[in-house]
Amino acid sequence: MRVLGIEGTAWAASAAVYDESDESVFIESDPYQPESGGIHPREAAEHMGEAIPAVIDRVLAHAAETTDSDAADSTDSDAADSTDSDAADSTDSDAADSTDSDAADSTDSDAESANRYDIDCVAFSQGPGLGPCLRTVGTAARAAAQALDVPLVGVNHMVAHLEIGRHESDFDSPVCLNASGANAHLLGYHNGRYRILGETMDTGVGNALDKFTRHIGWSHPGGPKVEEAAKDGELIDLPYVVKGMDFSFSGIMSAAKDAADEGEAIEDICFSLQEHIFGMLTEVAERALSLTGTDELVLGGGVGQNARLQSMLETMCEERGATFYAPDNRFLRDNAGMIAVLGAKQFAAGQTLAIENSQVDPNFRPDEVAVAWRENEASVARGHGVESAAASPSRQRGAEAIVDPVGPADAAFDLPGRSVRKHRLSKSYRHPDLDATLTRERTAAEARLTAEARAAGVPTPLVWDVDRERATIHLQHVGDADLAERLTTEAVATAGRHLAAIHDAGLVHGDPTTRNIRVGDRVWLIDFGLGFHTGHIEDHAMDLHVLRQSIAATADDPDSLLEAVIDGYTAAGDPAVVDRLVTVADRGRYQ
Ligand SMILES: C[C@@H](O)[C@H](NC(=O)OP(=O)(O)OC[C@H]1O[C@@H](n2cnc3c(N)ncnc32)[C@H](O)[C@@H]1O)C(=O)O
Ligand SMILES: [Fe+2]
Repeated sequence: MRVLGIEGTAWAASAAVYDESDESVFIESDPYQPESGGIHPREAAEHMGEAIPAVIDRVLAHAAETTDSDAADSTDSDAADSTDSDAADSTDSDAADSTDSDAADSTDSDAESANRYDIDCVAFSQGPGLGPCLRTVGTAARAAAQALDVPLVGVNHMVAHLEIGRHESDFDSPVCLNASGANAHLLGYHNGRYRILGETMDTGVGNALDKFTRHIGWSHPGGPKVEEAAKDGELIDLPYVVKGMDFSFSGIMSAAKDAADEGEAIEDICFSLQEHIFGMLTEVAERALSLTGTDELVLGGGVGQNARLQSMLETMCEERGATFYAPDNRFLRDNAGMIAVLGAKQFAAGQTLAIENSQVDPNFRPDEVAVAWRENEASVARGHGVESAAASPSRQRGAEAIVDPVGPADAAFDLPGRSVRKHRLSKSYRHPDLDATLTRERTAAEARLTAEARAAGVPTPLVWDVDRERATIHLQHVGDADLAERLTTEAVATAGRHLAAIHDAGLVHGDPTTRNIRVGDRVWLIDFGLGFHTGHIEDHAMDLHVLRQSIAATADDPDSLLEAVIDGYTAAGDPAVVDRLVTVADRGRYQ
């Protein structure tokens, strides 16, 4: 099977031919480079209108050259001819026109053109992306499909960023970290969909870097320039914000701009941006591996080309015995090869589009896609429960810490019931100074907030001892299992009620996933390391969002559980927090 792929969601006008028989992917791209500032949607769309027909012609010329001789017979009027002239045409002429006129031209032309290139379908980026760009590219794709007389396949750009890594790595069911321009999220396959395990609560990771470089007067795209400048930098202090598996870049970006305005060395800011932002992405990726029990991670998206990000992810995976795969750079940045490869899978699964249903969607979310090409496959959470702190008294390793049971002989004095010693691991993927600060702060926060939450009436473990130097806490052992393994409406409603109680007392948990809640004769909140004091409705809503998201990401039938969380919360808490939840949940969605 051969697929013509077309990409043009923002900056890359790109076409590709993927040949399934030899797995070859031939890509031609023509990037849009803004004269000043960031990407201007209208200018970018004009670029698409000019460049897309030309890159299509170039890959079709290649397709014609590599067609089997039988099929090539029908190719007297060689493809290269038409390529040259089309390319020339479209360059002179005006953007929008060239798309239309090419469409018209090629529709009239030879019906057997499909055989000439041996193309079976045309796959295009249907969204998300910039509306004007998507529309231009959609028109070009429809025209090409009609000219070649083959079906059209609509591809979600984000799912394509993920699938190219899975395809190349041959991983079974990995967690995917997508680090691209307009987005940043963790995805895992579960029951016919890609679920969003965590995501940015504000801007995409590439856009965040690009905004900073724009602020200091550097041309677009800024990401590669940050990487270059970072080579000579040293660590300065910037905000580091993760909330469960979600994260936020707005605080760190304004701090970086302020630092530049105050005359801080640019290379130090660039270095520190990388250390903080990529540290955050690596931390949440590790948390997602831990939560799902998966041992495969793939990287996708343009920021994925960054060597420091790749090395952090590689180190993190190595340390926990997981395998990491990053595709070649040509497949990480926006490119039509990934669109063609996923297009082939969708085509084989029967996912073609009638022209009248092929409109583009600038807000197309990855979890809206029916993943028909993986219908009978294992969910990402196949090793579920592997790492849980089960009832049996043995060493448990979580994303962040090792928890050891403490025998009576180890305890300084006789304690009522069982206890555990929790040791926060130092993370060698992180800059040592940043790592030391985070470890110290989290150990202190955990000890303090665990006690404060109990004072607010919520079951939490008693804290027997804290050793800040060694980042170790000696705690009461609580519960029989993690909530992740006993997801009942009753238990999650109680968890919702507990969150309401701590919020009422002026603190948030910061990471209330189903692995940080223990169940037994009661429902206990544990691991307050990311907690802090706050009276903001926004922060309270975020806590509730993290709990609901961790349920939604792993439960087979999450709806009633999600409702129960809200019921529990409403029974004890501020209804304004529940109202705010909608805004918080939508925050990370494509801006
Ligand atoms: C919706 C779609 O249009 C969008 N795609 C996109 O933004 O292009 P992509 O190729 O995935 O990523 C581009 C981003 O990747 C950053 N980037 C490229 N090379 C980089 C590097 N070496 N280090 C850091 N960032 C880098 C650029 O600065 C830019 O922000 C997306 O996937 O979100
Ligand atoms: Fe992208």
